[in-house]
Amino acid sequence: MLQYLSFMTAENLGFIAATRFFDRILRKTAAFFLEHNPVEIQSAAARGRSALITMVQLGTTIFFPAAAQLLLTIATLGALVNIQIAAIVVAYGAAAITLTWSSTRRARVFLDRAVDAGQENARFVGNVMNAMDTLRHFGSHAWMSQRFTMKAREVRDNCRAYVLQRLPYIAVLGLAVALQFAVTLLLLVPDYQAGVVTIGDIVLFNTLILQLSMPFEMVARAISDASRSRADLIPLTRLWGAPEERRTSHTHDFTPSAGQLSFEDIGYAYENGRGVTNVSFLAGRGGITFLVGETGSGKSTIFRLVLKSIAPDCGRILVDGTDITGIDRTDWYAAVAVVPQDVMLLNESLADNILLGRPRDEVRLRAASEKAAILPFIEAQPEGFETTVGERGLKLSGGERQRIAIARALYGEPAILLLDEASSALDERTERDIMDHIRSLAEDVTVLAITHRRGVISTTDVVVDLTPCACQT
Ligand SMILES: Nc1ncnc2c1ncn2[C@@H]1O[C@H](COP(=O)(O)OP(=O)(O)OP(=O)(O)O)[C@@H](O)[C@H]1O
Repeated sequence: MLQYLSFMTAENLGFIAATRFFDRILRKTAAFFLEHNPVEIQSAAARGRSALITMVQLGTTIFFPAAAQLLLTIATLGALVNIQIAAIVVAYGAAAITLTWSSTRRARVFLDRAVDAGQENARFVGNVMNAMDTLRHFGSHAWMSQRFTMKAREVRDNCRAYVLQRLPYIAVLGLAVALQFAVTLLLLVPDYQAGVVTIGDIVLFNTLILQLSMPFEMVARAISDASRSRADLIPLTRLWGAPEERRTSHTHDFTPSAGQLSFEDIGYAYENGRGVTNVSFLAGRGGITFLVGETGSGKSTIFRLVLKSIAPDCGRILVDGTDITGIDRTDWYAAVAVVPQDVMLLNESLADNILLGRPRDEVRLRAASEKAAILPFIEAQPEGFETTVGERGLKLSGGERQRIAIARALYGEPAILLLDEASSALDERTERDIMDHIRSLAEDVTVLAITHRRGVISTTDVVVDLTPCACQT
């Protein structure tokens, strides 16, 4: 019964921890995802979950039963045999537990190092998985394997150091058991000679001593296991405690009207001091507002500010006169759509890739595809919107993938569209075609685009050059 209860309690706790952890991950800041990759997060979650389960099982199946067994045996020993002997056994037990406790405390620095090295290896594996094609291309197999082995060795060496550090304490414990037997026997021999205790009492005493040593061993092993579980919980608690997005919602149900974006003296510095300073410009409808400038001048930073992934250190970003810091994130994401540089496509149907889980509305789906100039292509496929796109969309050309991404962005009928070098990987003509098409949408949507190719800019567009000392045209 106890085993069953312990199992169910541990599993339920593991379930709660896993689901709450996932929920918290979804609310982490953008900075969190710059630092941690999925493999590392998954490894911390798995370690933490199993550590929690172990701790619950230790408490319910080891600590409590062992403590009850100890109390009962000591009481029997004191009542039936000799109170002095019971006191010696208690003293031994206290010493054994204190010694195990302090030895695991001293040695835990090695466990912590082993867990840290394990996490670093998980992060490395995540990075390698993301860049597998490139790493293979450059023949980096030996380098990857060497890096992984080095960290794995660090894990093993620290675990070994942990055990070696505890070894002398374990030897001392063994000696203490022998000493306990010797002292208690010496105390019983005079009582036997005086006829106070019988041979039967001595046999009972031996049985009880043996029975006592078992729960002490169980408690000592449980203390050591609990120490390992504590170390395994650390990566999870670190990720758990990392900052989350602040929920600011002063303006409810915000919907932009003209969708005019106004940047007023915006400044933002990353931890290394780089970023953007004194950026001011207006982005409205009627043409595309292009962000240009030399590399590192802050174009992507401006996008991150618009997307509220980061907040300006100074200045304001207004939309139709309302500061975006006060707009609820859900409302804001409904109003702003992004087409990223690297289009992410799932190996699902074209429709699924446009909708990404949003409720399907056939009219809107066709309209978005038409506006993205991809409808004729979709209709030419035998399975139309149900055509699957292959792993990472590799059954489509670069231009088709970009257009699917644009249809995905337009499906939500956004007021503001951000194009992050959305077509820079394409040839100049295809990029110009896509931009010409986007320009025709700019009457209804505010389009802010990053580009390195000046050739795609038309006279009706606004150009914001972020190169320091450059002027707006
Ligand atoms: N996460 C970050 N942490 C620290 N510094 C950063 C971070 N992201 C960007 N920077 C720095 O901020 C500055 C602006 O970077 P940003 O990516 O906005 O430039 P960019 O104009 O988009 O560059 P590019 O044209 O090369 O894409 C650069 O000096 C860059 O090194």
